[in-house]
This record gives sequence, structure tokens and C-alpha cells, in this order.
Amino acid sequence: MDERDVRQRCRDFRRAFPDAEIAYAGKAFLCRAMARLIAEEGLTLDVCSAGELAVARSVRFPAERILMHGNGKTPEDLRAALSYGVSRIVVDCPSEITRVAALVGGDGPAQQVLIRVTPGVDGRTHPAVATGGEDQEFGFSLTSGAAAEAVRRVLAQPGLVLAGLHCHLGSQITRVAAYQQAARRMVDLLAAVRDEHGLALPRLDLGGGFAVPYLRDQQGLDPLALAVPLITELGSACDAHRFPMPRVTLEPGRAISARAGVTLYRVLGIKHTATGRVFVTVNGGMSDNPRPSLYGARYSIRLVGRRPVPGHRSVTVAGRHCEAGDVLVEDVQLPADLRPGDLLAIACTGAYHHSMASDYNLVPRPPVVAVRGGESRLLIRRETEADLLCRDVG
Ligand SMILES: Cc1ncc(COP(=O)(O)O)c(C=O)c1O
Ligand SMILES: N[C@@H](CCCC[NH3+])C(=O)O
Repeated sequence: MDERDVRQRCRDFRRAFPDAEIAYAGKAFLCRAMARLIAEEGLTLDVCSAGELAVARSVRFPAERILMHGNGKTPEDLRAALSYGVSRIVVDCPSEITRVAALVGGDGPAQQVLIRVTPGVDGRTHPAVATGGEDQEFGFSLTSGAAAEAVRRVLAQPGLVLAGLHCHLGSQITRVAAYQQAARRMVDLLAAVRDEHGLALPRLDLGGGFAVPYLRDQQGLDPLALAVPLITELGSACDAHRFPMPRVTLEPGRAISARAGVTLYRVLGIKHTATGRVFVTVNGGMSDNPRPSLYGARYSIRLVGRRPVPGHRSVTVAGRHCEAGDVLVEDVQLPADLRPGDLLAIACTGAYHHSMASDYNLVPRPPVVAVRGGESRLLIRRETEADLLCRDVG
């Protein structure tokens, strides 16, 4: 992980949206050093489990700068959030509203909540990461009236303070217009809440999902390109309803950490199939990067550490797991003299790689190393056989 890159991305967001709260989505990549960095850069942290919160707590991340998300928060998640005193809990289910209120009880300080709204906006992204439309499991529908009903339920709970509304369109969103449309619809709802309850909610959280290009021919969404059109749209929607401009929160995950990450693999073997394909097998795969098999994600890869002799050929880089689908990069040009022992580097692996890694086939998870100014430092050590066995108590 290139530490300077992560810090620069945090600053880019803060500069593009000087009046907004920028909340890093920890699900993209979180460890203690990352939580410290996010705190130092003045960002808020979005956690979605007691586990992510435990990392934040272990570095004393300020509770007033933590949001808790999740469409299925367990009682343990909620208890952890309340006992640490997180700033806001984003409620995502009718029963969660009463559950949080019951946990707060009559004596404790009231808990601030946001309501996660499904705005009915198509982010035009991969269906597995699209959360702005109706037919998926996140949020209270704006269209059906479920969101307005959730507002009534929260307002009826004395232990809860409704701080505002939230929506998240999904991930890898490239269109500014999708965020503008969501902003308009959310302001309509804020105005409807004011008209019904006489209450101008102060906060509007428009989620994350800002696209990152993994390959040269892919489109990203630069915070600077988004900022003016989005904030202008929001301002005119507020003006139209004579609604005071709410405090905006944005929750970038991938856009902060993806490009900082490079994964190194060691070539284990090279095989020619009867059909004429060349498979290069490496010492990792779907256990450190499930994204090709989940979303058909594509990556760039290159030989590092030595100068190849001229000449390339098309190969498929496969992982070491017992699945024919464990392919990291398909049909890519790599040096023809590639051999076992070589190192291959895959770019743009700083988000949703280590955080989605598994122990499949009991292959230990790789370490994470930070680099800065020519120095390297271990952030997460390599998993060992002892780690793999330590929970196995049978
Ligand atoms: C509620 C919420 N906020 C923010 C994010 C961050 O998304 P991304 O990493 O695509 O910016 C996610 C994940 O998609 C999310 O579920
Ligand atoms: N894991 C997904 C993104 C999901 C974001 C979380 N809501 C990816 O790698 O693209």
C-alpha cells in the first residue's frame, strides 16, 4: 500500500468538498494503521460491524467521527456501537429501529440515527454492487412510502434523534447525473419530512461508490468533477423547497484506497493445455482476490524484478485454488520467457482485496506492507499455520 497515495486521495476529497464530511468506508480496507491515517487526515470512519469498530477502538478513533452501517446489524454490533458512543447509526430495517431504541433504554443519552433510503436511482453498475434501485436488500424505499414510515417510527422513539437521511447508489458509479438525481430525490424527501413533522433534518449522507479505473480504458469518477455539479444541484433542489442546505456526508471507500495497492505474486508453474492455452499459476488467487470470479473484474499485470528478453505471448494467470474459475487475469500479454520464481504485480488492489480475503484451501492470507518515501513497513503480518489452527479446538 502506497501511504502517500492514500493520504493524497483523502486530501483530494476534502479539497473538492470543503463543507462536507468525508467518511472513509472501512470495508474497502481497514487495519490499525489505516484507521490512524484516516483519523490524522481528518476523515470520519464508516464501519459496518463490531469487528471494524474494534479496529477503530483499538487506535482510539474518535467516536464522534464514526458511523455504523449494515443491513443486518447483530445485537453485538449495536451494543458495541452504543458502548463506544458512535456518532450515528444508519438504520436499515424496521425492527432495527425498535432494537436500537430498546438498547438505548430510558436513561442513556439519545442515539443519533440516519435512515437509509432507497432512492430508486439506477447507478448503472454491476448488479452485485447496485444498491440504488428497488429490487435489492438495502434501505427503506422512497417510492413505496417505507422511508416516510421509518421517519415516523424513529421520531416516535424518545431514545433516538433523527439526524438525517442516507442513501448509497452502489459501487463503481461513473455518472455524475446519478448522484444529482439521488440528491434531488433525497431533498424532496427532506422537504416532505419537514412538511409532515415541522422538522428540517440537518444531515444528508449521499454514500460512496465513486468509480475507480482498474484499466487504462475504464472510466473513473474524480471528486473534483463531481463536486460542483453535485453541490449546485443540491443547492437548487433545496432552494426549490426553501429548505436549508443540509450538512453533506460522502462515503468513499475504493476511491481512497484502491489505487494505493499492488499485489505481488510468485509464479509457481507454467502449463500448455491441449487446446493451446498457456496457464501461469501463482501462489495466491481467489482467496486474496475474489473479484474476478464475483464480478468478472479485470486487472493489469506485469513482470517485476527482472528485465525480460524481448517477446511476449498471451497467457492466463490462474490462482492456486481448487476451482477452474480461479483465474486472476485472462488472456494477457506477458514476457515469453516467464518462468517459475518470477514475480508478477497486479495493480489497483488496495480496496476489497485484503478485506475480502479468505482462508480457502487453508492458504494463509498474505501480509500487507506500507511503502512511503522509499521505506517499507509491515502493517499486517502474513498468516501462519498456527493462526489457521488456533480456532480449531476439536
Ligand atoms: C453504505 C456504503 N457506503 C460506502 C460504501 C463504499 O463504496 P465504494 O467503496 O464503492 O466507494 C459502501 C460500499 O459499497 C456502502 O455500502
Ligand atoms: N466488494 C465490492 C464492492 C462492495 C462494496 C460494499 N457495499 C467490490 O469489490 O467491488
